[in-house]
Amino acid sequence: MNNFLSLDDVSDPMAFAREAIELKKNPLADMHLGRGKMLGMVFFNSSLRTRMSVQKAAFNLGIQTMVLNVGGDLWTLETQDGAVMNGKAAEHIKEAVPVMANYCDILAVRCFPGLENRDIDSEEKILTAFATKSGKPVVNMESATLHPLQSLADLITILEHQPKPRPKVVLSWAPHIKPLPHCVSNSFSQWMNKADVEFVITHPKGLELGTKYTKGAVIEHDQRKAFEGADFIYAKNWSSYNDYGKFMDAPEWIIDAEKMAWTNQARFMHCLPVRRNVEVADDVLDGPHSIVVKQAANREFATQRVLKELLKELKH
Ligand SMILES: NCCC[C@H](NC(=O)CCC(=O)O)C(=O)O
Ligand SMILES: NC(=O)OP(=O)(O)O
Repeated sequence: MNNFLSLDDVSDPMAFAREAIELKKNPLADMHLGRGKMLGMVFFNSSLRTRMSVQKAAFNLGIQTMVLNVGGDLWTLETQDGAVMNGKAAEHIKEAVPVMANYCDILAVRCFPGLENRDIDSEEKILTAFATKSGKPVVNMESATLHPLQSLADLITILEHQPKPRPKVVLSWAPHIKPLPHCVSNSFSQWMNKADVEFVITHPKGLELGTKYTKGAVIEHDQRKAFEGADFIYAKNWSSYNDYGKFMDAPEWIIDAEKMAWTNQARFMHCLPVRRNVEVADDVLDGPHSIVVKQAANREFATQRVLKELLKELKH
């Protein structure tokens, strides 16, 4: 594995997730592997879990980290080709990426979509610039279209809590107050389509995700029918994909205890951060079936599995 940009970089996702679970038994066993290695983490957007779990995973492997916030402690970066740089951005990624790569053995980047132009977002310009101009392994910490570190942690969490061998996993659209990216849902769909689960997506009509990611999943527009027999409910908001980036409101899609009662005592999952009583009611998040905090904890071991694999590729 040379990069971790998407599911495509992992040959056997189920085995990869099981190996991540194994790491929990002795998280510091591989501390010698990353000795003398530097991981540069570049954030174009806010983060709590990714920021902390990636640093913790690096620590477990003996890797040092440098955390850079674009536009904060790092210059604002220009990302457009051919831009006349007479605005806010002082530096172009064309220089910044190879300069950062000089100091690092692995780079990780968070770069959300603009949600204005689907073609531009799907080009993944920033992630691609890191992957092509750094000459170093690159980890996707949530890009314009995907969030594979999250999905690996989600798969780990499902494997740890599944009540039966082929559980029913339902991705449900949930309301929000603003248009959100498709990354988490795209990525979750890709990984679930490769996992040993029955995968169903439910959302209001008009909020279809890109078929590139959902192909293979059952789409059910009736939220109640989708929830029936579910072992896991995974809630996520996303903006329109067809009418790209448009905010769509459907407050009646909130997930509450009454809806969770339609399921097979399903565990409740969310990538976080979550808007309480907009996306999900307090009675679900505070109830006994919520595993959102355990899910977030698994981000550490998902990342540790990825970094361990990337370390193998580095020349010593
Ligand atoms: N990394 C996890 C999710 C990040 C992002 N959520 C957000 O931006 C929520 C922001 C808010 O609730 O104001 C998303 O949906 O892709
Ligand atoms: N779930 C997740 O990626 O959280 P952060 O955006 O806080 O990193």
